[in-house]
Amino acid sequence: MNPVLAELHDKARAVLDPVHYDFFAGGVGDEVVLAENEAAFRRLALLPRVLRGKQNSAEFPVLISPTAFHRLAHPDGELATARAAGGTVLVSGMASTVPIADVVAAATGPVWFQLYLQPDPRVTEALVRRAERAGCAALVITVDSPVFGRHRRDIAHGFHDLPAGLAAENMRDLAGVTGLRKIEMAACSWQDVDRLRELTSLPVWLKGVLHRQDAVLAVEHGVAGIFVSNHGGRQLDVVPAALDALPAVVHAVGGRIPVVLDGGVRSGADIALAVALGASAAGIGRPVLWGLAADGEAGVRRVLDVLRDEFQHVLALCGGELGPDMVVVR
Ligand SMILES: Cc1cc2nc3c(=O)[nH]c(=O)nc-3n(C[C@H](O)[C@H](O)[C@H](O)COP(=O)(O)O)c2cc1C
Ligand SMILES: O=C(O)C(=O)c1ccccc1
Repeated sequence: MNPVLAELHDKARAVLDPVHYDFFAGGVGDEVVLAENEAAFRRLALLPRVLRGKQNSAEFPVLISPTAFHRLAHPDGELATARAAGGTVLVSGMASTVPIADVVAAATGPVWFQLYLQPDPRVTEALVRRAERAGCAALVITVDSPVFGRHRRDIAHGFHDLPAGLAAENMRDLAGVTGLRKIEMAACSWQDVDRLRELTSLPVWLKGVLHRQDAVLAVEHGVAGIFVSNHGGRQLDVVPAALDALPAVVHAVGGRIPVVLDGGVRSGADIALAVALGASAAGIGRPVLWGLAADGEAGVRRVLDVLRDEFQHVLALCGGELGPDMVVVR
């Protein structure tokens, strides 16, 4: 691993309450998928193209995937993450410990709002209005969580909701919301996606698609883009590594909408592999949390700087291009 990212992870583990470290680090079940997400990148190699001349690319196809409860990592929480994001898209979570309006105000680049469709549709609508008013540029519905994953580390620690003093601030003062320390999830349908699309003029993305047929349905339902994601190995522990699910989804989508990949992305080379296999960008989850816990805004900035620098270096060594014909199994 890049020594800067390794150092930030180790520092995060050292400074965090072990209960909170395990909440961030852990996965579901035996954590097979958690490990596979990273291992999948190690099984692939890139065949670079040569003699392509000098390639200048400022491209950085990365976004920050939504993760819950940043104030568990650092007192500045999502404000620090937003300041560090720069021009990188920040997908801010519904389970944020800072209200979305404050996150957007702290950000200098685009902020998207991730939400779980709520059991009470009035709560969903109120959240959408909050995101719109705050100035979010897109909505991301997470669809891989009809029920919560069972995280053994959290169960072992008895960690089930936020400690006193922290709250899921986006839920504050919404009619129908009973508690601010837990997030509700619901089993939803394509009809709910259609309804949400009618409710807002913001682009609606889906996060947590793995089956190619669901990718086709997403296109048919007018979705703006999808995240191929297994929630960082936190939902179902028998799914493929996110990277391994990517090619079939990309093929089914056929370029009609963008496809983002998240899960296990830890280096510039990982970003390059995802892009070569057809992702329009790679989403970063835990490394951002490690940077945040280790050094707040500056730590998140370092994570993004390292990944940008590595990606651009890999791209230059690949002749400035990436495509599926450049990916082979080791
Ligand atoms: C601590 C933690 C909290 C998360 N919370 C959310 C969330 O609230 N909503 C969501 O859609 N995904 C959530 N995710 C999943 C991430 O968006 C992303 O899919 C995953 O972390 C990517 O994998 P990576 O951590 O290996 O980069 C969470 C992940 C972690 C590790
Ligand atoms: O832990 C998670 O993966 C997650 O998605 C989540 C969502 C809401 C509240 C806390 C965690």
